[in-house]
Amino acid sequence: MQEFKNFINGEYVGSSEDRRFENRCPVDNSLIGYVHEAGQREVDAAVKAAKAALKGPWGQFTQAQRIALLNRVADRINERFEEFLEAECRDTGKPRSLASHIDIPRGAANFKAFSETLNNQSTEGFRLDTPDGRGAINVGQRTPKGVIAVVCPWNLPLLLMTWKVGPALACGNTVVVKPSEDTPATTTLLGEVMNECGVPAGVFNVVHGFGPNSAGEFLTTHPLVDAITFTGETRTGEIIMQAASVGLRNISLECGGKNAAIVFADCDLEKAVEGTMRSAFVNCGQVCLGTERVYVERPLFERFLARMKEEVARLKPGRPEDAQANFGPLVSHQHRDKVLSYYELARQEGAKVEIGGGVPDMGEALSGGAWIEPTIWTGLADDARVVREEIFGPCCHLRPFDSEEEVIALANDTPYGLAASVWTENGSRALRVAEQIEAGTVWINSWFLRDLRAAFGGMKHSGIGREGGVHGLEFYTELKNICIKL
Ligand SMILES: NC(=O)c1ccc[n+]([C@@H]2O[C@H](COP(=O)([O-])OP(=O)(O)OC[C@H]3O[C@@H](n4cnc5c(N)ncnc54)[C@H](O)[C@@H]3O)[C@@H](O)[C@H]2O)c1
Ligand SMILES: O=C/C=C/C=C(\O)C(=O)O
Repeated sequence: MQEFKNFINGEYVGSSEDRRFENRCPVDNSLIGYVHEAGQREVDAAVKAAKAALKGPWGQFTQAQRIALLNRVADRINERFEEFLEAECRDTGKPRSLASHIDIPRGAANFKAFSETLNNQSTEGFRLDTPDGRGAINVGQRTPKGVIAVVCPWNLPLLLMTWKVGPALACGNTVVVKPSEDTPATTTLLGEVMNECGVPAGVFNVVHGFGPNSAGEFLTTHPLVDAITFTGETRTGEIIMQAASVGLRNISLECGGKNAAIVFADCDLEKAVEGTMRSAFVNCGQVCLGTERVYVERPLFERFLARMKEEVARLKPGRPEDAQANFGPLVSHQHRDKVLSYYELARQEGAKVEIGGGVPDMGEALSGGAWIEPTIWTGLADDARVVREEIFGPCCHLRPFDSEEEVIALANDTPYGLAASVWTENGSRALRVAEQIEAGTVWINSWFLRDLRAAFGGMKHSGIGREGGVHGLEFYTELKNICIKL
């Protein structure tokens, strides 16, 4: 039975209050092990270790030394690829075929993605004319922000954690990570890698627990935390933003979405079906960038719906190690109850269930898992809660539209603004529509094609700030101006 302990100042630490909670596999509800909940004592120790590490050897590392060490961390994750893969799939139930192509490779790549940016990014400089004619030079200097609190969700545990830890450490900060209570394994394992690679103690710390009145709250309210980067539900982001306001700590918030796919009649049908299938059903629909609203130009609507139903019927649920499986369970029974409540709500709101809508019979061995049927609805009103609220499951609603103006208004009629996809072979229309969509990322004839240098983040209720490329610099460093009188 595994023990998932806190990782503080380079050592694994059990909970002093002996507050352990179960970690169960959503495939069959089997017990993976016990997670050691960090109390205020453990969180305080982790934050103070991170604070002290800034003044220790880590604070003397040059940028080149930090980048070399983080590249080593990435390489070590890849050397221990199978362990990370096994841990991630046990925690989440996702197919190995998915985690081996997305979660673990990106979990490592995120430590390298930022190196090029840091090496090539200049800081500003200005020459100022002065009355005495001798002038002055202004030089920008970037310094680490300090101790960064990193609070993570359960859907892409390693990827979304290192998407923050990578640039944070590359910029010379130290971190205290609070992984989701549902998926502690890969973040805990990363502590071993940090030690193996010689990352100084206190630079990378992990505290386990929940949100309110637990490690999440203790961390985000700790006065020695200099900035907070959070990925999770919008309502949680609002709470964390309030905590960050005490002491004016900067925040980076990556929150919820209710993303639209816009399919024009002139699209490459099979490309649009493949992309929309992935965006609606990959990771059992538990992707913030995923599609839950599909708008199809009327002449194509019936054909597109028929093709989507065919492809949904082909999805193969099964254990992560089942090479034929391409569809896993939801992350927990608690989350399945939430998604099933929307399946019931859809019926009450008058949806036509085109396919799915329930719980599959997975047989005796898997009957304890958080399995659910991939589902397509049609016929709902635009103001239906199922069309407006984030469900975060393997489901989407298809609706026909008749004009470009109509579909842009429909797509933007949401409090969220995270992502969207546009499918058409008319390039100028694609760009014209993309420019009008209120979302942080718009894909044209693609989905989840990620350039790690590009700005990434949400607008409206989907978040604050941008990460990726130079945008990470703004959040993970302080920019100082030094004025030199000549
Ligand atoms: N925008 C993005 O990039 C992105 C990426 C992945 C997931 N998400 C969003 O995350 C959500 C699913 O993840 P989730 O269910 O883990 O989200 P969540 O908000 O319930 O939890 C996220 C993390 O916050 C912690 N937390 C909860 N309450 C807290 C509090 N009061 N103080 C401090 N920490 C607290 C949790 O323990 C967890 O570690 C969905 O809404 C999804 O859209 C967004
Ligand atoms: O579920 C949300 C996925 C977010 C993905 C990223 O943050 C990324 O690809 O860097």
